[in-house]
This record gives sequence, C-alpha cells and structure tokens, in this order.
Amino acid sequence: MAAPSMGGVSLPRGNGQTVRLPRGASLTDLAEKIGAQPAALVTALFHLGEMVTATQSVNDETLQLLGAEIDWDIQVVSPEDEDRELLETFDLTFGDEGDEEDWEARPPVVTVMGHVDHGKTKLLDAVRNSNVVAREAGGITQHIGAYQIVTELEDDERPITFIDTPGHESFTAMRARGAKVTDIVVLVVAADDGVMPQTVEALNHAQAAEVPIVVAVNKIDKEGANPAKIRQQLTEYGLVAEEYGGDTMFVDVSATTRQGIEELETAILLTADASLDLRANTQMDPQGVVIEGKLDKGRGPVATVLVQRGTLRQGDSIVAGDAYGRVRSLLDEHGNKLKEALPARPVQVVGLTSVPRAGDTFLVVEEDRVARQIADRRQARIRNAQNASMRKRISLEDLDAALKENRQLNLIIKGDNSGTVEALEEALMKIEVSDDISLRVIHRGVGGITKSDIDLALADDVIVLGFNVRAEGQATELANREGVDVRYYSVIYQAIEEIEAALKGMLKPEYEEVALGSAEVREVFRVPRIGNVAGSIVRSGTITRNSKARLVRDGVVVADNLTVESLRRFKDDVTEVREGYECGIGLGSFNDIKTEDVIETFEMREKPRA
Ligand SMILES: Nc1nc2c(ncn2[C@@H]2O[C@H](COP(=O)(O)OP(=O)(O)OP(=O)(O)O)[C@@H](O)[C@H]2O)c(=O)[nH]1
Repeated sequence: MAAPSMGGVSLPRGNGQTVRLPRGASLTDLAEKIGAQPAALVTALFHLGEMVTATQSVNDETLQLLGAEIDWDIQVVSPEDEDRELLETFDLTFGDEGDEEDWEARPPVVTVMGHVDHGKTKLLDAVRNSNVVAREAGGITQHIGAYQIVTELEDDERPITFIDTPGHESFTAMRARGAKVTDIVVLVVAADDGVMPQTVEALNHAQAAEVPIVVAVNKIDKEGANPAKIRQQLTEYGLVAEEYGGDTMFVDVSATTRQGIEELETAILLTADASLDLRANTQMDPQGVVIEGKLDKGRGPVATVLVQRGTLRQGDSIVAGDAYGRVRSLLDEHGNKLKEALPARPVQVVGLTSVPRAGDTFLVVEEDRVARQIADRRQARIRNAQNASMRKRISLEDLDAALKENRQLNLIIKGDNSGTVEALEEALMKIEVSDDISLRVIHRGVGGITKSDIDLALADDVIVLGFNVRAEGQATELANREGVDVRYYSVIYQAIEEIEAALKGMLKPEYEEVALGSAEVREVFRVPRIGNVAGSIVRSGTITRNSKARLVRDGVVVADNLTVESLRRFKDDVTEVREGYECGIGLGSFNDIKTEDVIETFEMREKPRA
C-alpha cells in the first residue's frame, strides 16, 4: 500500500507487522525501526492528542495507540521481559514455584538495618555467637554476606538466616535490581540515642518494600537508655508497639550483655509465623539470588548465593547473572564443605568463570553449554545497554511518561535540618494541579544525599530534592550514571515553584474544538494520482487548507481525523475559501466521499488553564 499521510506527513504503514521496542523507548527509536521520520511520528501523535518530543521516552500505552494508528503492532519489551524470553528459549523460567506438594517450610531471611553506631554489627555478632551451631563449628566464622543460625529457644529450635552485610545499602541495591531476598527487617535503634535520620531511612526502605519490621531497641544496658521513648518516637512513623495496641514487635536488647537476644529471635519467628507463608519448593531445579561476589586470590570468583528454590548441589551447572560455571564446591559460613543447600540457605559457590553482582539471580540448568549461552547473551545485552545512551530515568523535563503510568510523582527530600525538611514537605504536599496527579514523599531526612537515597530513587523512579545539602561523591556518581534527577534548593518557594511548574507542564494540555467551516459535497471527481476530490460549496465559515476535518453523511460522522490536504478554486490552489463559494477539497488518502456529504473543518485550540 502506498504511504498514506497523516496530518500532511507521510508515514510507512506496517500492515499489522510487529515491531519490538524496549520499554521507555522514544519516537526516534521507533522511527529508526520502522524507517520513518521522527518528526512525522511526533506529528501523528499530536493528531492523536498527545504531545511528546522526538527524544522523550514514551509510555507503553501511547506507543500502542500510535502503533494502532499507523498499523504497526508495537510490542514493548522490558529488560525483565527480555531476560524471561531468553530463559524461555531454553525452556527455563525464574521464580516459578512449582508444585505446591513439593513445598516445605523454610527459615525466614532477616536483614538488620539501623542508624550508624546503633549496634548492627554487634547485634549480628551477638546473635551468631549465642547459638550452638556456631560454637560447635569452632573455627572463626567468616564473613560471606549471610549466615544461618539455629535458635536454642525452649520450645523452638529453628533456623533463621541473617543477611550480614548490614545496612540498607545492600537491601536497596538488591531491591533496585528486582531481587526480593529479605522476609523480615530488624530495625536497630539505640535506646540511648533515639530515632535518627538513618533509622527513618531504613524503615522507609523496609516499608516501601512491604517487608515486616521487628524493632530491636539496643543498648538497654547503657545509662540513659530510654526504650519507652523509642516506642513513642516510632509511632510517628507508623510503627506502633504491640503493648500500645499496634502490631509491631519491639524487643529490648543489649548486644553487649546479650540480654534479650532470645526474645529477639522469638519475635522474628513469631512475625514469620504470623504474617508470612515461608515455604519453598525443594524439588525443582535450584534458583536463587546472589548476595555477594568477590574474586578470591586462591579460589577465583566466589559468590555467596541464597538458595530460594530447589536444592543446590556440588556439580550443578549454574548461571548467575552473566557468570556461569559448574559448582566445584559449596561452603557454609564456617568454611565447611556442604553437599547440598536447601532454600533460605546461604552458601558460597566456587567454580564460576567470573564474579556475579549482588542481586543477580542464579539458576541451575541441565548442561554447561546452556549456562554459557545464557551468560553470553546477558553479557551482550549489558554491553548494548551500556553503548546505548544513558539509561532513561525520569527527570523533571520528561516526567510525563512516568506520570501517565502511575499518576504519581515520588520525591525524596533531604535537608540541613528537620524543620526545613518538614516545612518543605508540608508546602509541597499543598500543591494541587490536578485530581489525577499526586505527589508522594517516599523518604525524607536530615543530612546530605547519600548513595542509599539514590538507590531508593532508582528502585522507585523518584526525584531527589536537596535543601541546603549536597550529594556525597559516591551518590553523585551513581546519580549521574543512572540518570537520577537530583535538584538543589536553598529557598523553599523556589522548590515549590519548580515542582508545581513541572507538574503543570506535565499535565496533558486540554484542547477544545473550534469549528471553522462546513462544506456540502456536490460532486465527486476522480483525479489521477490524487484520488477523490470533493467538488463542494462552502455553507458556513471558511474552509482552510491543512485544517482538521471530518466527514458527515446523513448526520453521522463517517470519518474523523482527516485533513484538508488540497484546496482548489477552479484550477488554482488556494489557502482558504469562504462561505457561498465553490471549491475542490482533497482529503488526502481518504476517498470515501459521496455527494451530499458534509465536510466540517475545525481546529483544536489549547484551553488556557486556570
Ligand atoms: N553498651 C553497649 N554498647 C553497644 C551495644 N551494641 C553496640 N554497642 C557499641 O556501639 C558501637 C557501635 O556498634 P556497631 O555494632 O559497630 O554499630 P553499627 O550499627 O554496626 O555501626 P556501623 O556498622 O558503623 O553502621 C560499638 O562501640 C559497640 O561496642 C550495646 O548493646 N550496649
């Protein structure tokens, strides 16, 4: 079929062909794939009522709308989809839970988070050393990123797995990569210090990931410890202690004297039993997540993985992220060799060809060859992604794509003191631009913008506002690399103005139709190479070349979205014809014109906003 035109610009029609685009692609990306001019696509979309620039990332719905218009079947593929498809070509799936019959209870996986110096490391040590397995193993426990203990509670001897890269960095880094590892977060708060910025940050991370929290009120051995104050402070953040009628367990502990450690373990198990169904399939091919990876001088690449499904064994062919290999040995946190590892068991895997990253998934496949092929394809994709332009994260300038999807603008506010942060948040929350767009502050805190803030921003697509504070070196680096929008302010109203303007700018402009003229078709002429031309008389207003038009037959709209592509009086091309005069109107490739049809022309005018 010949290239039809839309709004005066030619576009190659796809005749239903499929074109695949990565999520967040721009019209330029699409244009490249279908051999069109980016500008033509911008125009086409404009005629459909959407205003985007050629390089702006476009949401799925809009791409599909445009696809339908130009007869291309546009399939939007996310990186996760791409990976899923890659695995499918080998008949593999990640995250499949298999047959419920094969599910068995598994230990909870716990991450400890809290403000610096509140005792995370010491508490993890206290937990590790207060159980028999560790003591019997004798040797020094090694840090491998995670370990498992067996509680020695009176009526409950059960394993618990702790991720011991303390802090939310690993937690959010994994979450940003889509890995869900942690079942329960233990939030450590020093009783002599109280709720601090990183306490709040940590609980925001946990709440955003919808992971239940157990609060460990630490250092109760210290003078000036005030556990009641911690409970009271945390109610402000939605963590209400059970004894106050809430549903969060608070346990008073001392990592130094080990007081309360058993109670903490009990609280973890109770929380697991009460709110989580911790079962996993032990029978299927093993899968899980990489907790830590490093290059060991003697042993080569070593990865600590957490088995999530199946039973990992020595000799398994494994692919972890873009690393692959055969499991040469499995080691626990005491350096003991294991024959196998069940779900929720962290183990060191030796035998990979390269070092995978924390948060990478791993899976066991039938043959080494398959593992290598998957790893190779992933490597190629990572290279391509790096070569492509910087990852498209949202920024104030092109937020609308993201907004159209979730209609919510997420913010992180960091400031130099709690008063200004609160004031800024309060003022921002008062901004109202439209009912269907909301602002949400997902994290606020005092202090510079940290790497962890950027991690959180990455996980949720967020704009980070710094009020009288700056980003730390590492944070800046990460923000630049990942394209996170970080904005600095020192005057509150400036921040408000900018966010408000951005939100307004992102609103779809509202248009209203303004009638320009109408013409009655008297005769239809067939013109070679042009198609049907309507010999008409203008009945009202003016018919203008290039204006939008619709065709009405017997009072029914037969075609909308047309354009007056040619306009003639006798033999001359003209730009407009007024009421009472005759003219020839060409509607581009639209040929279904009959005598007595009425051609109405109109334009869309942007409605001024209140
Ligand atoms: N008295 C007392 N001191 C404690 C307790 N827990 C931790 N400490 C001390 O508090 C300090 C900080 O403890 P860490 O375990 O290093 O704290 P952290 O939260 O891991 O700190 P970072 O890893 O730096 O974030 C150390 O000097 C500990 O000895 C406790 O229960 N009682």
